[in-house]
Amino acid sequence: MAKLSVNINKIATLRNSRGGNVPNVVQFAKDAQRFGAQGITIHPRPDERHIRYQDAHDLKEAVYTEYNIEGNPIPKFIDLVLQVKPTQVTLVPDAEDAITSNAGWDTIKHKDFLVDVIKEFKQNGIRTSIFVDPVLNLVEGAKETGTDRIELYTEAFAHNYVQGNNEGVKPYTACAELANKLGMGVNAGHDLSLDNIQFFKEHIPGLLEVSIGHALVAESLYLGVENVIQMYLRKLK
Ligand SMILES: CC(=O)[C@@H](O)[C@H](O)COP(=O)(O)O
Ligand SMILES: NCC(=O)COP(=O)(O)O
Repeated sequence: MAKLSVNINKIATLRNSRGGNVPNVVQFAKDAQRFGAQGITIHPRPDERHIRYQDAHDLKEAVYTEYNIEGNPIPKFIDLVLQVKPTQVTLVPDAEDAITSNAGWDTIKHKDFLVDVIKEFKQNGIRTSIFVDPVLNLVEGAKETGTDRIELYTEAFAHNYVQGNNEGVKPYTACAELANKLGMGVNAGHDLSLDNIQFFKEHIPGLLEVSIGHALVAESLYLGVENVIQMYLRKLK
């Protein structure tokens, strides 16, 4: 069974659109866990347009499942993660002005940087994961960084799947098999949804965790948050 970590960035986006504190992201995190979520993910960006750095602190007490903080390890982000000490940090090489994450790490080019950052997080007892495209030599490169896990960037899979091309999962299967062989855990995320999650899960050996936000929140508008979380859990069994 793969764990479901609910990404609550979109809840913060809604809150920020009006100022004030509605909806309350801390309360949402508590409720998502009560409804069955096995983790909470946030991805604070430097402009704090959705999750703010202060939210990361405020959520610490409320998240009693797995707390996953994603982001580009710029100094401000590294300091935040070291202060909050979540269960897991997921490193994502996103540009400051990126609308959303749009690429994984070049684990070969950025090896030395990643080795240093990962070492610091691990020394502080924080599990590490790095966001990678489904490319075998980048997974091999990830192993060289010392990371505990990789997060497979699933946008390409989701794009192919919605167009009826199920073959798009093949590189993900191969990368997961390689990561398993190399002793790294496998997470996945980006554009996963109620439509594609079961197929994805069934084709990824050893899938440990998925982080899902955008689709989950959109689906919840029609189906309700508790119901949607329960639907994901059934598909991830
Ligand atoms: C790392 C990743 O895949 C992202 O999907 C992410 O964490 C979501 O960020 P946004 O909510 O800013 O799109
Ligand atoms: N790591 C991926 C994530 O947290 C959520 O991505 P999305 O479901 O918002 O595309």
